[in-house]
Amino acid sequence: MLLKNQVFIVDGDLNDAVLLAKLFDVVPFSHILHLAAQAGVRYAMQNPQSYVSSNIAGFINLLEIAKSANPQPAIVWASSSSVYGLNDKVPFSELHRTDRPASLYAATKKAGEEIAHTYNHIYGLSLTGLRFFTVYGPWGRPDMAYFFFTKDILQGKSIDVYQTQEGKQVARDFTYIDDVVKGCVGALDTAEKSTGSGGKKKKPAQLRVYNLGNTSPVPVGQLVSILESLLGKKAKKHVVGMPRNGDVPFTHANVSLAYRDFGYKPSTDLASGLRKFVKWYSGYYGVETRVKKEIQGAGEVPEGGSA
Ligand SMILES: NC(=O)c1ccc[n+]([C@@H]2O[C@H](COP(=O)([O-])OP(=O)(O)OC[C@H]3O[C@@H](n4cnc5c(N)ncnc54)[C@H](O)[C@@H]3O)[C@@H](O)[C@H]2O)c1
Ligand SMILES: O=C(O)[C@H]1O[C@H](OP(=O)(O)OP(=O)(O)OC[C@H]2O[C@@H](n3ccc(=O)[nH]c3=O)[C@H](O)[C@@H]2O)[C@H](O)[C@@H](O)[C@@H]1O
Repeated sequence: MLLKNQVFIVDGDLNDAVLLAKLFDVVPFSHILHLAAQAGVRYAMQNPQSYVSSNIAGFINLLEIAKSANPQPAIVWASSSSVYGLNDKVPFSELHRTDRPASLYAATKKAGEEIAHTYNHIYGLSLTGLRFFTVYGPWGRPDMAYFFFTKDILQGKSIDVYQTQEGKQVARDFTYIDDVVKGCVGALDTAEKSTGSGGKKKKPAQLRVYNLGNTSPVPVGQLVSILESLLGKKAKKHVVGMPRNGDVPFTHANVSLAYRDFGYKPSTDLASGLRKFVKWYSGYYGVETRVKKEIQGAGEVPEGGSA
């Protein structure tokens, strides 16, 4: 039995239908926040099958179990800004085209949105897809640029900063983790109940898609300048043409739908968010940075403990 404030952790694969069924037997889930996926745009060229397995087969496995559950849970899940692909209208709105993915990762997330439509339509599952825009912060993903740029700058290694074939800077609507978490909670709080029971739809159910971005794109070159200042070290920067690797030249979110429906309002600019990241990074990896010196000077302790 779980006591108040306790968390029950089960480590397993989404494709393990037996394990998922056991979990649903034990817990009558009212809501599910589904974040598990094979993430990363560029790795999809190296290991395409892992995207199909986690983002398509694994998602269907979860939906299959959820649709037959009684009660059916409401599901909020992570889609991606990458579904906008070659869309060049800015800022990206949920009404814009998403049928031209630039990477297999994007194609699997777009497939997830279509699959969500099917389960909503046939079985009455309440489904909300959240299109996150380049999320960063403490405890982030080491394969993301802001993270490995930090490591490489500190180690004196060179970094590649992409520009478009036309020589324009590549930009991202970098979004701080705490803002995204608030968006996830808002989506969960406003998720309506599923309407089916035992695999049968009783009436139409809620189906939503929202952008969760920062609404303020920043060129990657500027991200590097901010990191240089926070780390107190110059980057060995090579500006190179963006390889044909699934990347898109820019992202920029319009978040008015998420604001209207659950008050989503990102409040962390890139410099403040990266400062928190560098503070965590310094503590976690035990490395010297300008931020660490500043906070030690002010009598604060770096977050994160040691690695
Ligand atoms: N970080 C971003 O910028 C970003 C942007 C857009 C969308 N997303 C999406 O947000 C979600 C979380 O991303 P993240 O950056 O925290 O990635 P992450 O890699 O840190 O977290 C994903 C987790 O899913 C787990 N996982 C993968 N396949 C699984 C499977 N078959 N069964 C069980 N677990 C599995 C991984 O082990 C990992 O712990 C993902 O769905 C990702 O596609 C992330
Ligand atoms: O928003 C999203 O949907 C996606 O955001 C990120 O993808 P991406 O924006 O490509 O994030 P990074 O890989 O961290 O790249 C950030 C920027 O740095 C650039 N970059 C990357 C690598 C590099 O060596 N040099 C470089 O300039 C990229 O072109 C991009 O503009 C996540 O990695 C994906 O999982 C997520 O789905």
